[in-house]
Amino acid sequence: MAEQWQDVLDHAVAVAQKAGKVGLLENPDYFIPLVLFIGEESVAAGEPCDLTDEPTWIIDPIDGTTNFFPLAFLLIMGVVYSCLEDKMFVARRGKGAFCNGKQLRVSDQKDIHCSIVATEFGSNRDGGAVEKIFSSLRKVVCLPVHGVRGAGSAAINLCLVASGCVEAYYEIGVHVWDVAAGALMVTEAGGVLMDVEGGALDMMSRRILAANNRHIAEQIVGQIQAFTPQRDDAPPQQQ
Ligand SMILES: O=P([O-])([O-])O[C@@H]1[C@H](O)[C@H](O)[C@@H](O)[C@H](O)[C@H]1O
Ligand SMILES: [Mg+2]
Ligand SMILES: [Mg+2]
Repeated sequence: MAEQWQDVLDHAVAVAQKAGKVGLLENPDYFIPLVLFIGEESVAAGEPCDLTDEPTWIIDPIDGTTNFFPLAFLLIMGVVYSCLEDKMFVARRGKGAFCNGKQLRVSDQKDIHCSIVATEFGSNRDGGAVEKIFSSLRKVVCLPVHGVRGAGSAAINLCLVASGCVEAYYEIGVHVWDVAAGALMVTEAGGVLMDVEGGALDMMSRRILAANNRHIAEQIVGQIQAFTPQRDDAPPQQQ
C-alpha cells in the first residue's frame, strides 16, 4: 500500500513539474485514474465541491494566478511547485515535508515581536470585509510583529511557514484548493493549523491560520477581526 501512494506522489510531482514548464495543465486526465476531484476551474464550471472520505485530488492549477502550481491529495500528500524558483515542495502524511529533497522545519521563534507574518488581501472587495482585513492587519502589525509579507499565493505563503521563512500566515477568503497542499506542508514541518478565531481548522470554511507553534498562532488570533465568507461546500442554490 505504502508503495502505491509513493507512486501516486511521484506521478503528482512529475505532473507539477511539467505543468510548471507549460504554465497550464495540459491534460486533466492525469488526475482522474483513481479518485474524486475538486479543482478551482471545475467548481467554477458548476461541478460539486464536496469533501468525502474518498481519496480526492484538490487542485489549483495556478495559484497567485501567475507562477505557481499547487495540488493536493488531501491529508495524505501535497505538492506545490514554485516554477519561477524551481522549488518543488512535497509533503506526505507522517513522512515529513521537503523542498527539492531537503527536509523542512518551521521556525523555532517563540517571541511574536520577532516574528514575520504573511497574509494577503484576497479578492473580496466588499466594503465591510475590506475594512476588517485592514483592521486585522493594523492590529497584527502593531502587536508589534517584526514584519509582514505576502507572496501573492496562499500555497506559497504556507510553504514559507513550513520552511521557517515566516512564522505565520493567515487569510480569510481562501478556497480549499488554495490551501490543501500547503496546509499539509505546514503540519509535516512541525507547525500548527487553526481557524482564525482559534478553533479547529475547517478546510471548507475559507479561513486559515498557520503558524510555527500554538503560542504564536494564538497571539495572532487575538488580533483578527473575523468574518464568514460563503463556504466552499455551500449548496449550489446559495452560490
Ligand atoms: O485565485 P488564485 O490565484 O488561484 O488564488 C488566490 C491566491 O492564493 C491569493 O494569494 C489569495 O489571496 C487568494 O485568496 C486566492 O484565491
Ligand atoms: Mg489559488
Ligand atoms: Mg488558481
